[in-house]
Amino acid sequence: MNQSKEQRILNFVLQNAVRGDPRSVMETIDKYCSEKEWAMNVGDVKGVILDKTVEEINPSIALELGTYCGYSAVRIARLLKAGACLLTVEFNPEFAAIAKQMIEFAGVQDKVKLLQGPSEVIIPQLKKKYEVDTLDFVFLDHWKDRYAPDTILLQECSLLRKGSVLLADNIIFPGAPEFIKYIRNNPRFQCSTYPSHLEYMKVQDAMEKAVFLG
Ligand SMILES: O=C(NCCCCc1cc2ccncc2s1)c1cc(-c2ccc(F)cc2)cc(O)c1O
Ligand SMILES: [Mg+2]
Repeated sequence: MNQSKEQRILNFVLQNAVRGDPRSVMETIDKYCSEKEWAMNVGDVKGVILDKTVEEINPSIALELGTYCGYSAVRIARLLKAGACLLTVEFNPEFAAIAKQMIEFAGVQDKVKLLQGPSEVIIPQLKKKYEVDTLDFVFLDHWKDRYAPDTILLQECSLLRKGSVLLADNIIFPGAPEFIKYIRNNPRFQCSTYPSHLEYMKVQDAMEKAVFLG
């Protein structure tokens, strides 16, 4: 059975990146996906916005919705302080298996907990099953029509506190119009937009940052 694109990305990393070196893993994925096969990693351009947001917050507990091959999990985890943790949620079992190997190869497995399942099932389990109190940072990069309902679900589950920061990928392309309508008109969030480009393409995209005001 021929390989998936995600398996080819992982193999390229295993053969070309430096084990235990997160930056080498990121650069190798970006090289493959810009030169050989496009893939929906947040990428090197929007990745800088993600880096700056994570460094500004310096989260103790972060949640990522949409792991894919683990590129942004590696990107976030490499910046986390000792004892901090990223919970990353992936719906697709094949992607989750690839991401697990990618995270381990990069050497950040001690900072990352990969949860396989749909966000609407996992989010209500975070407090009791995964011992989460509240989240310092949430990166939304999963189904674009789940951004708004899952932001509401996070609030219903009391997982946000005053100052929790959400960062949403792809609010221009593919777009997340319901999320933008919801979040920008909501007095409980302070929003800002970061114009950028779609990963590996000259297409306009943007990221939205939303600070929960409690
Ligand atoms: O769909 C995208 N990303 C979500 C994948 C859905 C995976 C899921 C994870 C999960 C976890 C928990 N519950 C439910 C779910 S569903 C996505 C797509 C493009 C794109 C851009 C141009 C194109 F021409 C075609 C696609 C670019 C991007 O940066 C993306 O993030
Ligand atoms: Mg994305």
